[in-house]
Amino acid sequence: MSGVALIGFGAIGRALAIALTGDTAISMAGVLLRTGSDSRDQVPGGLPVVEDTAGLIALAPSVVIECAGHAAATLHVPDVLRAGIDVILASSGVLADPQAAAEFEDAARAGGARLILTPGAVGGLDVLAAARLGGLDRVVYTGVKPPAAWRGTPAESLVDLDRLTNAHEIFRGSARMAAATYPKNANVAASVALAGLGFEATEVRLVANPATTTNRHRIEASGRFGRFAIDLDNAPLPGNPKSSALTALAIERLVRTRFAAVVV
Ligand SMILES: NC(=O)C1=CN([C@@H]2O[C@H](COP(=O)(O)OP(=O)(O)OC[C@H]3O[C@@H](n4cnc5c(N)ncnc54)[C@H](OP(=O)(O)O)[C@@H]3O)[C@@H](O)[C@H]2O)C=CC1
Ligand SMILES: O=C([O-])CC(=O)C(=O)O
Repeated sequence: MSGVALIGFGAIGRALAIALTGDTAISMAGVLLRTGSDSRDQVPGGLPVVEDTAGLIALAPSVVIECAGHAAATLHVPDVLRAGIDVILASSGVLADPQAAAEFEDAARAGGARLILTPGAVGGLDVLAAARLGGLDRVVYTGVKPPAAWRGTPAESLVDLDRLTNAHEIFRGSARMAAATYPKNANVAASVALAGLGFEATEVRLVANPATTTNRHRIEASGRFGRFAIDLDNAPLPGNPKSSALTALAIERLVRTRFAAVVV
């Protein structure tokens, strides 16, 4: 099997296709889109488009990249894993649902495949995961985005996003609740939880701030290892203010790493 297949062809999928096309070591196998998808016109001619999981598996990719959202991940990822194909999962927040998490893990074991989480829009998950082994006391994740990034989310019923003049906290709670309430904005919170203290104990703050044009992420952690804090100030992707360009780059790096002789 060779090649990379995508589930979804939105802001992240398009950035990945541009980055990976033309690389002689990596081939694009195709894209899964739902029937009647608005994204279909964006797919370059010659790249196969399929509409169901069986079609995706029939493309025989070496790895599938999910970049479509929680519903698409739930629908397609378990069967892809059961077919023995590794999956890079962008929508990590889907794992906040214990039933989904168990199904994804069972499917990976059954298929002898790996479910790989991208660091996505953040860094420092390696530090967090290592620190966890020695014992973590506290992990706090804060996500700050411009008002436009919170459109189409429950934040709209909390605050008038068009008239916001000051930073406004739109969520404070567990990573589990953040991932479920903001499925297109809080995948990072889920990844931080999975690397560190888990979905209940990981504290999350989400903020709409009209003074920022970037997507800002801060992870603070303390424990027996000591303490660390990491701040990222991410450019958003053209086409989706919710998603950071770094997310596509982090996935691209994972793909390149799979085919590289030396891994850093
Ligand atoms: N881990 C992380 O750090 C991050 C994770 N993410 C995750 O990545 C996902 C994708 O981000 P982004 O590319 O910016 O989002 P976009 O909204 O730009 O694109 C989503 C793509 O997925 C397709 N899609 C949506 N639902 C389905 C479905 N049920 N079946 C098949 N295809 C579907 C859309 O097609 P259509 O035209 O049919 O709607 C579109 O092509 C986000 O939803 C989020 O879950 C995002 C940023 C950071
Ligand atoms: O891309 C980002 O900045 C973060 C994001 O959308 C998410 O975590 O779902």
